[in-house]
Amino acid sequence: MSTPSTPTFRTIDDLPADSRVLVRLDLNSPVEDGEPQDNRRFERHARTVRELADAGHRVVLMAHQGRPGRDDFTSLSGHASILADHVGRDVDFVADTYGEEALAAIEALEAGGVLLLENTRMCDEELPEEPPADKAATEFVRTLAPRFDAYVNDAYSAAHRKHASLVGFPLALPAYAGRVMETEYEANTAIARKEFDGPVTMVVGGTKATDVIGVMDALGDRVDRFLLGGVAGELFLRAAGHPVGHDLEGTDLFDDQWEANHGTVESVLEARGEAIHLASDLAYEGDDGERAEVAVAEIDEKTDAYLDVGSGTVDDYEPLIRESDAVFVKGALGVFEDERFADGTVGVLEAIAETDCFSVVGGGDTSRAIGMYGLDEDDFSHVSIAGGAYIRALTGEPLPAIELLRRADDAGA
Ligand SMILES: Nc1ncnc2c1ncn2[C@@H]1O[C@H](COP(=O)(O)OP(=O)(O)O)[C@@H](O)[C@H]1O
Ligand SMILES: O=C(OP(=O)(O)O)[C@H](O)COP(=O)(O)O
Repeated sequence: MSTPSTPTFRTIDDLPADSRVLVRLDLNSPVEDGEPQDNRRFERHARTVRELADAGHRVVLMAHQGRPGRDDFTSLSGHASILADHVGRDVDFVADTYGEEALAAIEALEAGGVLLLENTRMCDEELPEEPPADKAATEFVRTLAPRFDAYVNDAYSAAHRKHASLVGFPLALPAYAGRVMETEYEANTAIARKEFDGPVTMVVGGTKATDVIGVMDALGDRVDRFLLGGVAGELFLRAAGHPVGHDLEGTDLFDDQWEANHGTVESVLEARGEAIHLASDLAYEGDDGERAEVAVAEIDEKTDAYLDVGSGTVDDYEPLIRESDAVFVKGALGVFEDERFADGTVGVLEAIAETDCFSVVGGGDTSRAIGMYGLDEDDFSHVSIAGGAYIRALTGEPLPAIELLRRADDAGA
């Protein structure tokens, strides 16, 4: 797997004393009943925040949650208290991104203080993806940047997005890498450089289906086989002619967007058909509220929402995992947060944990299944809090926010 050139980041060790720092974290989390759920992202980012506060800097945090229109698009007020528990310090929260209230709270912050701003995606200029110079010219960046001495990017897992908080600020302020950025970059770059003697397998699931299709294409022959499940798997089953695929709240993959996407899915299926393994059975909620399963070959009408791969599929996938030299996981095979639909995800993770193959589990949501179902993180070679960013790193695709950290460093900005 080819890799981008190794950046020599400036890190938080290089920050001038008593800096006012604007820090981008990735606290994007699963949301249940409107509340963010604790996960590895909080624990890992807490280290960066604690070090900055302990050093006496004034620490202002930016992060996003969900996507506009989806159920998980919420305020960050709940995130502040979870983060505070992990940091072991107060984390103040202000329900504003760069308006009067936010500016007053930033101004009032004392040395060693920590303040979390509101969800960056509530600011119109954060999205959509645009060139860094355009993002640097937004009111959002031009208003906040002069209030700080430095920008720290710790959000490796969002570094594939060209959003204002990720690519605008490094053009406006001296930019530094946080601890998560450093460690994830090093681990994922080393993984991308690894050569494997035996079969390389990638388990692909989750909900960010259009994201992973492009990556599957870009990985080319570096991955010998893909084991599919989740919403991504349903897209491929649909392309193979099976009437499956119900859209989640705020998504439109199987209706209007199907017109735009089906050509790509079909061409990936055609080009890599032999490498792509699709579910042979699926699970859904039966009339009695229990898990029920159906063979894919027997589905002749689109009636149910499928929430997991079936037990026959897990039986098909297990031996393929056991004979692999390396296994990469991106996305869950089912809605594992509900125990009834955890069998696919947990079955595959257990099979990986039992072998001594090289293994990486990625994704803010997916990596959460390890702790939830009593698996041991040490049974995997690397558990990344990044999903989309880590699989792009495997293809050698540069991550725009990281390229800017490096350029800022080269320029001595
Ligand atoms: N068939 C399915 N229907 C709905 N959601 C699913 C399905 N399969 C998996 N998921 C959901 O996918 C989520 C993980 O995928 P995603 O958000 O794409 O990945 P990550 O954040 O781990 O990179 C899980 O929270 C799981 O509930
Ligand atoms: O959770 C994230 O990505 P991931 O689900 O691929 O790990 C990042 O926060 C990016 O979020 P986005 O895919 O809504 O831009």
